[in-house]
Amino acid sequence: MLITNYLKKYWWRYALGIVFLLVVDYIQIIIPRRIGNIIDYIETDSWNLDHLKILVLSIIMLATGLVIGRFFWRFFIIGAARLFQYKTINTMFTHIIELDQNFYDKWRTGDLMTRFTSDTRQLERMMGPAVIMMVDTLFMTVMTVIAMGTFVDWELTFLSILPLPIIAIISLFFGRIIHKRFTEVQESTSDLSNITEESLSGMDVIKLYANKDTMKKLFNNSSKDYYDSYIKLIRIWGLMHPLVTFLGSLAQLFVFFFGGKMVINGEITLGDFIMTNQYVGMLIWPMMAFGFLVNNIQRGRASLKRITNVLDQERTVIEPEKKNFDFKGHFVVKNLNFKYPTSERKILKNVNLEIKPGEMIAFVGKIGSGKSTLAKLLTKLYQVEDNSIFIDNEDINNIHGEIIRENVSYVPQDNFLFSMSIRENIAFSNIDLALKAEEYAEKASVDKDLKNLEKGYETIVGERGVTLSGGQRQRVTIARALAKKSKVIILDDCLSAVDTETEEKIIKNLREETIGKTIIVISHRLKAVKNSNKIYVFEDGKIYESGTHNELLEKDGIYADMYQKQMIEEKLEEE
Ligand SMILES: Nc1ncnc2c1ncn2[C@@H]1O[C@H](COP(=O)(O)OP(=O)(O)OP(=O)(O)O)[C@@H](O)[C@H]1O
Repeated sequence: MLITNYLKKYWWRYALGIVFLLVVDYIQIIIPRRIGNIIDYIETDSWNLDHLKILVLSIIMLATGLVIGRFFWRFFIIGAARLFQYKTINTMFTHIIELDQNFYDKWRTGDLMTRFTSDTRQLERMMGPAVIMMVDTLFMTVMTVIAMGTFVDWELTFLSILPLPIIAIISLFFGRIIHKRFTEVQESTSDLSNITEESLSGMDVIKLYANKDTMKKLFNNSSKDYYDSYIKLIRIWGLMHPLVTFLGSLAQLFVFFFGGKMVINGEITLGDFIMTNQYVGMLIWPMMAFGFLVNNIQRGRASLKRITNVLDQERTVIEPEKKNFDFKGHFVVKNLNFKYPTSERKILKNVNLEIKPGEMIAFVGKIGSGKSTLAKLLTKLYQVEDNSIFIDNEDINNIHGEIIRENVSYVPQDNFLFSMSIRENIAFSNIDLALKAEEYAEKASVDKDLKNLEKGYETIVGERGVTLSGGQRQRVTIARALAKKSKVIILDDCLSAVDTETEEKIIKNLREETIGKTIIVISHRLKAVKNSNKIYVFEDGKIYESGTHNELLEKDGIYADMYQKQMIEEKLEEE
């Protein structure tokens, strides 16, 4: 489908390229004949220099034609293949950027990267070099054999090309092994790049665990695998090339033996003999190309399957038509049950809650009790059953997810920043806000820290945000969420890297700065969220209890227990 659609639009590029390729092939066949003619002409007694000059000039013109023809077939065919690769990469990216969270939960980044790089390159080879090999194999072989037969002698042609099909068989046979070894090289390359990437990103962990030797060993194993797989590939190339050259020379020997005899017997001229020799040399490439062609198509088809697999992935969240929706942010959750599409385990069990516009709500509870899952469902990252979540009295399934996410800023636990300046990171939702970055940073209590950096807001955030401390990174992501100007802000345990006091201060500050906005805070520190309008306590996917801080303390349940423990821990730390 991918290829058919492309060919429907760009077939003319291939048609033009093939015309140039055929012209080049034809000229290649004419040149040996001209050389043969010159030799025969010199051998006659009546030759004159002017005529010789014209003959030589005609060869120069043919050679110029070759140069021009070669430029254009490359331009059209290789250009079309590269364009196909470029379009495929873009089609894949446009497709996956539309996919929902479930796709990213299932697919590994490394695997996707390979499909974007080496698989599309493989496809490019099938759409470019393979097309050329096909034309060459078909036309060059047929045209050269016909030329040899008609210009020289059919019997000599038949005898001289006898060893050549063996080259095709050999290159087909070796092609399979090369394909296998090449795949091994690719796999070991991706393993090596994986371990290099991981070691560099996790260098601080390696150093902190004083684990250099283990890492060195792992790295060495991987680079040794890479080296070994390459050597195996080189070995097979090393065997195949001399064999092909040997068979090519054998064919030329046949020409010397049978052709030489015919020259002595006066059946053909010396020019015919040289012509045949050159033609036989020209047949070696199409024979080799045949093996490469089969190989290339096999690899291309495998890659095409891997790419179509990505393009066949569909959204699991079914979206209605995107209509205007007056989003106020009144959430009602009714008897909500939820399982992730990738698992059979029930994560949320009969959850009921209500969040009114302008309120500050807290989700607290043990690790893995389902707090983040509920927050993600409120932003429609996964599909839920009908009649389980309502926003402003409308079933969430009837509201387009993009409208919800335009109005809700979700700050997740892992604070990913892009490798751009801090200013650009803060203004990520709208670059026009770049000049106001300081304002949002102040609201997120990170302005002072950023001003103290040598390049201030213009500091480029390094790989995975390493130029900033954990707490600074977390607050920059909050500033980024505030710049989005949404009606609801969800802070998903995104302040764990700052101390309790700072977390409390930031949340208090946020509340004052964002009056009228709904704030949902997920936190393990109860002191930081005790001023919430309502606190929901999660336990094993259920809401165990809810209420204000004081109400929950009175209930003397899980919350009261957790709070008392945290207070004791705090006191102990102070002492
Ligand atoms: N994408 C996913 N696919 C399958 N299971 C998942 C996925 N994400 C989370 N889970 C599982 O769902 C359960 C609830 O996870 P969730 O992140 O909602 O907990 P949490 O209360 O926010 O925990 P924490 O306080 O550690 O953030 C966990 O057991 C987790 O393993």
